[in-house]
Amino acid sequence: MATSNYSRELDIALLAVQRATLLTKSVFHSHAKGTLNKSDASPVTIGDFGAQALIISALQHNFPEDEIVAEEEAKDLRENTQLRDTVWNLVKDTILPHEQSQSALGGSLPSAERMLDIIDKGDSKGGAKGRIWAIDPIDGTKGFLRGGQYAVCLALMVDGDVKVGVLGCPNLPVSDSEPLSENIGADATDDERKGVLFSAVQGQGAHSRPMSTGKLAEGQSIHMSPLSNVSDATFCESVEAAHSSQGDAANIAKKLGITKPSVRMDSQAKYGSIARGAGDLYLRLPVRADYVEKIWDHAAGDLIVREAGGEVTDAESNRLDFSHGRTLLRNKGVIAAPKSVHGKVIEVVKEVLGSKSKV
Ligand SMILES: Nc1ncnc2c1ncn2[C@@H]1O[C@H](COP(=O)(O)OS(=O)(=O)O)[C@@H](OP(=O)(O)O)[C@H]1O
Ligand SMILES: [Mg+2]
Ligand SMILES: [Mg+2]
Ligand SMILES: [Mg+2]
Repeated sequence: MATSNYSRELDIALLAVQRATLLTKSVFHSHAKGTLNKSDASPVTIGDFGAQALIISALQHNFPEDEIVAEEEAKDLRENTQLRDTVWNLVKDTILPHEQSQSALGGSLPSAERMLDIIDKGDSKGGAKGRIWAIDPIDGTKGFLRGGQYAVCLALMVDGDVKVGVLGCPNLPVSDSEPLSENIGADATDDERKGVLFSAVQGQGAHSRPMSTGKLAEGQSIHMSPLSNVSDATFCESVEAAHSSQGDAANIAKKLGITKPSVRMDSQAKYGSIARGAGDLYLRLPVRADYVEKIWDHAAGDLIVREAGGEVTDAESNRLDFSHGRTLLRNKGVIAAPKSVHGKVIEVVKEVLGSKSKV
């Protein structure tokens, strides 16, 4: 097969994420978010279901042979027709005003019943062979519900390697040069200076562009900040204490000489922020030994940060390995940092986590 530059995959992924964010933005502003609790007690909303339906429909239209690993399933909607119809009303009303873009995505979905089957097309087991898309229709659902940061995430893996990654962050500033405000993870808005699409293709760098409802805006190159002294770093971490050990992170920061307070925000908006140099480090330190990270929570962000000149590994300095099914079975924790300081950060992470295991 001829080598691909993935330009079509990138365009479709950008348009699909952009369309899905039209839906999530309308739910973000609505009081009725149709929240359910899943079996692991985490929330899912009508926004998550609707965004997943729109993205999968776009992928199936363009790449019918590809497999899809997506976070949500339609079971709850099959059992509750009222909820199904609420999601369907959202999905059928989400139409890109730019006709060419809308038709590039295969137009509208056919029916509520078909929408459920489309949502369930994201049930691939993943793996090390072939073309597999990973979708997180709303990453940071808790942030989405709280009025904080969230991201619509899509990545293409080929033989277990991430080739294309797109993150739609409706509540992050458009401008790459706007410094991270300390309260960026709370009271977020999607007013006119907000809404950014981050993207990367392997070997082609990382880009950002303003989100639009029309044609894709022009992209511009983004880069990690050229940090030479790790003590100057700003680091980003999760809002939920259960997702990353904030005590360990504080210890690591102290040992690195970092005095700036960490910036807490939900979702892969953390990867996007450091990739554009607004913030430097992303630490996600294992809290529960039994929690295995999901591939859709990291695939797009991992490529975007690496293509922006960063390094992303787990806490033991191994690259994130997306070839073991729906989870990152072989990795514990995530450490994303500019190349210049990643080694130093890992050294301190090992010291802090290692001293704990000896207690
Ligand atoms: N226990 C535990 N440990 C680690 N990670 C977990 C855990 N439970 C859930 N999740 C996943 O965290 C995803 C959101 O990550 P964030 O970094 O955005 O966390 S936070 O919302 O800021 O707390 C979140 O993604 P979404 O479900 O898409 O929101 C979950 O997949
Ligand atoms: Mg979830
Ligand atoms: Mg997620
Ligand atoms: Mg999600």
